[in-house]
Amino acid sequence: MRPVSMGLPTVRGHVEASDRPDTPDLVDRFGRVARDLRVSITEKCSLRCTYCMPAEGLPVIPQQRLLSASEIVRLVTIAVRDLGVREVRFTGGEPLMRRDLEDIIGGCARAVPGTPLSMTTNAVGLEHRAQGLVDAGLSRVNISLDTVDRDHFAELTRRDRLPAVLAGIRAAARAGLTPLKINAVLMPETLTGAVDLLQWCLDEGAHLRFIEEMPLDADQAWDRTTMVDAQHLLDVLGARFALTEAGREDPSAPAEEWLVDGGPATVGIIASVTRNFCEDCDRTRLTAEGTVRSCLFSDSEIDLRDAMRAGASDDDIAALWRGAMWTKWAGHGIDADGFAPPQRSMGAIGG
Ligand SMILES: Nc1nc2c(ncn2[C@@H]2O[C@H](COP(=O)(O)OP(=O)(O)OP(=O)(O)O)[C@@H](O)[C@H]2O)c(=O)[nH]1
Ligand SMILES: C[S@@+](CC[C@H](N)C(=O)[O-])C[C@H]1O[C@@H](n2cnc3c(N)ncnc32)[C@H](O)[C@@H]1O
Ligand code: SF4
Ligand code: SF4
Repeated sequence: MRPVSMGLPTVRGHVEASDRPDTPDLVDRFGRVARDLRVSITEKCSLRCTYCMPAEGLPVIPQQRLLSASEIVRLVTIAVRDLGVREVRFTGGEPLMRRDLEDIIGGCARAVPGTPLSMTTNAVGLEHRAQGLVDAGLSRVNISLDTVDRDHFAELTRRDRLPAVLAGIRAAARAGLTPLKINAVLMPETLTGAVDLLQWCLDEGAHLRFIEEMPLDADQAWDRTTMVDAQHLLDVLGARFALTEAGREDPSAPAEEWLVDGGPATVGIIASVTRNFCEDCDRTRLTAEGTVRSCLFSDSEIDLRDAMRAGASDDDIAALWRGAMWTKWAGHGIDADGFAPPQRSMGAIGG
């Protein structure tokens, strides 16, 4: 098993900062512009999905090393006002584990009015917070759900919390957090329940996307040779539903859509490994400790938290962020010779 490191990864290689064009936006060397900010706000989680977390959870980040609500609001403000970011996603770990989530959302909604604020969540506890989060300014949620079979759910997440998740999904729909997207990670075990899960989502009016598993699990059990790919899923779903290719919502959207039984409902497939979308990537990330991470797979991070705490101005922070994104890699390189998974697992990066 790979040791779980929460420390700051090292910088690999050298990139000339002087080659960067003089633009306020978050451009990189491959002509991409990051407009979609994903902010991890905690490493804690109520579940222990086998494809993400170790059974014992991630090492706890001491409170003083986590970004505070006001620091998050400040960084989101800089991203939107000065760096061209157009939408903000809160993630983790599990964002609902933060008691001040409503303050974070509310603060951002006031600071950057009109910017869509969404959350990726496992929905445990959402039943009681969905309306409050909408009132604070949350626009949308994506919810992780790999199976609607309770025993299988308990096995996959190492927690018997399926009823809480389903209650959370329904509360989100009632609170108007739509379109409601459901994320399911593809594994040999989830293929068995894929038809039932899709039928459940169709019945509930939720939009299901299946995701190819990436080598970002803390246990480092991911294996390219046994990974379930998009084509395998299409074969399984195709035996029960008529699927017609419908393309992507926009070029940088990770999911390719398929009409189910002629539509209008669709099912999405995020083929992060076999049909990756790195060429059109528009993402920039902040970890819960306030480092900029330009790519899920790049261990090179730039620390904004300590800069802020040392008195850096908004302009200084913006310059550090631009520099971090300029060094972004072309893509994840999973299929390249010598590929090594990053030091942080998905829950520690912010998926
Ligand atoms: N390769 C890659 N995969 C990502 C990235 N961000 C998210 N994913 C994968 O895509 C899945 C869905 O991510 P979500 O957080 O629901 O967000 P999204 O699908 O990008 O967002 P919307 O469709 O705009 O709601 C995650 O579970 C990850 O497996 C990324 O930057 N790179
Ligand atoms: C890390 S979680 C954080 C947010 C929240 N706890 C949740 O589960 O939605 C974000 C997303 O990452 C996905 N994810 C986690 N590990 C993954 C892996 N190894 N490969 C692909 N997606 C993964 C999850 O399915 C989820 O949709
Ligand atoms: S995928 Fe989300 S819910 Fe599952 S362990 Fe990772 S952070 Fe927690
Ligand atoms: S792997 Fe990196 S470059 Fe590819 S889509 Fe994800 S964040 Fe973007």
